[in-house]
Amino acid sequence: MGYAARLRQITTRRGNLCVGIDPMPSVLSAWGLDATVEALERCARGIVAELAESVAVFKPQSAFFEAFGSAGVAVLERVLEDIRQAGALSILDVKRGDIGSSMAGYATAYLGDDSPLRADAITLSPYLGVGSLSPAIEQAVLTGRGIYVLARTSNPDGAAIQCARTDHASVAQHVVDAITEGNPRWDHAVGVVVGGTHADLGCDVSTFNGSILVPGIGAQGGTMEGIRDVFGDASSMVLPTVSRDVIGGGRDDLGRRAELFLANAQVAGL
Ligand SMILES: O=C(O)c1cc(=O)[nH]c(=O)n1[C@@H]1O[C@H](COP(=O)(O)O)[C@@H](O)[C@H]1O
Repeated sequence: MGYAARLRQITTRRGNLCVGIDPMPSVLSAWGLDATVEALERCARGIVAELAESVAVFKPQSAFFEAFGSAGVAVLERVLEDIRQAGALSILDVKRGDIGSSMAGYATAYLGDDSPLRADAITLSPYLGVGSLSPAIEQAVLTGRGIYVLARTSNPDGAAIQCARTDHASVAQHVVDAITEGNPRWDHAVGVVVGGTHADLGCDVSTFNGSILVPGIGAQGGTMEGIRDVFGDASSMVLPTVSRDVIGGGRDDLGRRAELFLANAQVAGL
């Protein structure tokens, strides 16, 4: 089964929410933990254990695991395995981008059936050209996995590049259009990342034909209702993702916070 169908199946069953696993020092501290690799493991695997049956998608942020070197990456491998065991989907947030031959290496690392770091989807950056992402896209389609390509990121700094205009459209629009055009060949396995923090997206996603990962909810100021207002008809393609506002209150408050965001997403019609 392809990524688009797998995503639809699990979100239909568990609700439309991705919980980000960003075990940064402030989050570890809220969990009463020090910034050690043992604490990283308790927090990251604790998030999955606590939400294993209620959350459809988890998005581990690779940076916070890499910060501990090989021991942290080994924790990430175990977190990805926990997510598989929970029957949920994983989006590994690595935001990679490189020339084709190196991208093929990343594709093997994150999207290969036998790789210890395999995830159900990964995030990629298109600034070496959308075409440079082909090895990863092909590997994803082949193995029933997915890709999310940055189009309009949630942070204010993104606008200078992503909203810059080329011949007739913004850079973000070029990314959205290139993927819209390719998706029928790619089993609709390629999504885009569009932040939920903007009143004006700077690109039109109304005819986009894949999943739209929307970060920036909660800690960065975005809301579920705001997504519906800004994304309009494309809201049905949105997968909202929240990290700090779900995981940043310690283990005891995890379930309540996740439920709240799940309910808000439902009320907003996402
Ligand atoms: O690709 C992402 O997930 C992403 C794209 C983007 O435009 N903005 C953004 O915040 N993210 C990631 O989403 C997470 C947001 O975390 P919170 O702000 O705590 O919900 C972080 O891991 C970011 O790296």
